[in-house]
Amino acid sequence: MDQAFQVDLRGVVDLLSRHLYSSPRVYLRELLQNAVDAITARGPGAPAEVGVETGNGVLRVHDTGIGLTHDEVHELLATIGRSSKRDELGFARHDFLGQFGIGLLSAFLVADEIEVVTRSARGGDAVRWTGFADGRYRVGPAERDEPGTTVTLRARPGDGDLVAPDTVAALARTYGSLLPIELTVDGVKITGSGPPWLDAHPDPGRRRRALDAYCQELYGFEPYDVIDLDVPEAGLTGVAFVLPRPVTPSARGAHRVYLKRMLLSEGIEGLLPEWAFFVRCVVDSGELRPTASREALYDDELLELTRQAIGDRLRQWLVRLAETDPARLNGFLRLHQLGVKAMALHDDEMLRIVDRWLEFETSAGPMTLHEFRRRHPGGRYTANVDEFRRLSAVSGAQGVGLVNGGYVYDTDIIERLPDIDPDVRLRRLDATELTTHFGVVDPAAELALRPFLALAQRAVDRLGCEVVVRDFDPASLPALYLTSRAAEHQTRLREAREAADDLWSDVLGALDGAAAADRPQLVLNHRNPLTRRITALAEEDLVELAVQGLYGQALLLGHHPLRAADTAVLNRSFLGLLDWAVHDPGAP
Ligand SMILES: Nc1ncnc2c1ncn2[C@@H]1O[C@H](COP(=O)(O)OP(=O)(O)OP(=O)(O)O)[C@@H](O)[C@H]1O
Repeated sequence: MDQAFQVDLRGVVDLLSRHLYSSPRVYLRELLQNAVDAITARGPGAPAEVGVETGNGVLRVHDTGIGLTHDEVHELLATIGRSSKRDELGFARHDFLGQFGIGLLSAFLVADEIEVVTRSARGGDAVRWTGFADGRYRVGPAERDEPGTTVTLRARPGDGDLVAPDTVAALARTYGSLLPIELTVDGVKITGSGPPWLDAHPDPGRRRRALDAYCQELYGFEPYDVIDLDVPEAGLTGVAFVLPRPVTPSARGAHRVYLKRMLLSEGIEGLLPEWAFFVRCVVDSGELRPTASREALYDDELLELTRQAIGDRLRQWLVRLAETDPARLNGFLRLHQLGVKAMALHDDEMLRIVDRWLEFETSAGPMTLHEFRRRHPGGRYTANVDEFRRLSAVSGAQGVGLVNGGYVYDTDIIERLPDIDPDVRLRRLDATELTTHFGVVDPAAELALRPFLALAQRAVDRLGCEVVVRDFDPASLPALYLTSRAAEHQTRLREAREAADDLWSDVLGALDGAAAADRPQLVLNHRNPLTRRITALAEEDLVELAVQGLYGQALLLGHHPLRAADTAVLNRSFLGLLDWAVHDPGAP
């Protein structure tokens, strides 16, 4: 035979009242919600007033709602989990805020006793129901002329603050100021004309000023722009305020969500796509569902659809701005470029905006990728900032346009450009390919340079690089240190081999075949007067020191990492050259 669960009432009351909610302040929200639902249930045309009274540690909530009959009191108030707001199949009835049949228990967060005096609009006598936190209740007759309900709580000693007049007024304002009924606290009206974004205004300018003021009041900033939101499937309307300051894209955006005009929470996550971190939203929805604690949205298909629809709306706003108000768009991009770039990684529309509107650092000055591609169809990009700094002048001078892809997302964005423009030919720069653009020295001069080159090669041989002489701009640059990606790979291989045991070093050694061809290059600039004087020096010692000096300087200028051997050579050449500079001609 099947048996029914036994329920320990104290445990359930404790669980539902104390542990479901993160703060006892929600008790007022639950009471307001029941009052509003009772008014909804009474139907249109009936009085729609909720009055809250405070004083002496007692809180009263009066409503002009449908009230309860004697039988309903037993069935609804005294049965945990029973709600009049669900249909026969257990689905939440559409018009109501509540649905779970537990909200009233939250009154036990502040009181040990809840008293409900109610008279049903459908007839019958008034009834008094008193519930206790230990799970008992009592029902008896009461005096009440008008249909409706009054709930009375006497604050538990120590919890008086929660029902103090100022606290109650503030809570009522927080949760209930947009409600479509008349709500007063101690006679002072709390509700106004509903959501400010639905208010009528004589012209768009005045509407904008009113919404700016609303944003200022809610969030303390003046929005860069205000975007209207409307998702009919979710019965959602609202506004997105564009932040006037940059924020980190990873900062979780929390939004203010009202459900059927009652505040759900000021910190709702998951309402927007992750990339939309540059707005704060205030919305009201008639269809999205809360979790039982009413502190989050239920993550269902409707929420997913809403998220997408809001995302589309924000994207449209950006695209429109690009078409109609480029100056404003630029202002926006200056503030939020990181987020926009993050969006561009998986959104073609955003990629187009980045391509057309965001300026990148290039060898020909700041310009958009779109402009850069027009000017340098066969341009190159670097994947890190140092490489760009090191090579942009040289590369630009050779007519090879270079764009800096070294900042966050930039390389990924550049590599994704073919998705929106199949003709894109930007390739990653391999530094040594630059030498193919450098002029070679004329044959006679080259022949004359041979002895110098042999000496120079010997001076840096141990450092693993190869010396060449070329003729290139800018002439002010005496020497350039170039590593190809293959050379960087070889360097890492060599380091690994030095650190590995015999077996592995043999294996790695076999991979090291192409070493000579892939060595980094020290390119001396024959166009530079100093370099040219060095190539003509007669003293072998001095040539060695000078070439090592050029080597060190090229490393430093290019922000290349310095190995211990490099630092040693740099010191040696500096001191050696100093010695030459100050040596005493009279000394032996
Ligand atoms: N002020 C009121 N006027 C009329 N009926 C009320 C009132 N307050 C509560 N009730 C009745 O008591 C039932 C239980 O209320 P309770 O607040 O526990 O749950 P709920 O509002 O149905 O759902 P939720 O847990 O989601 O708030 C309600 O469904 C309603 O029928």
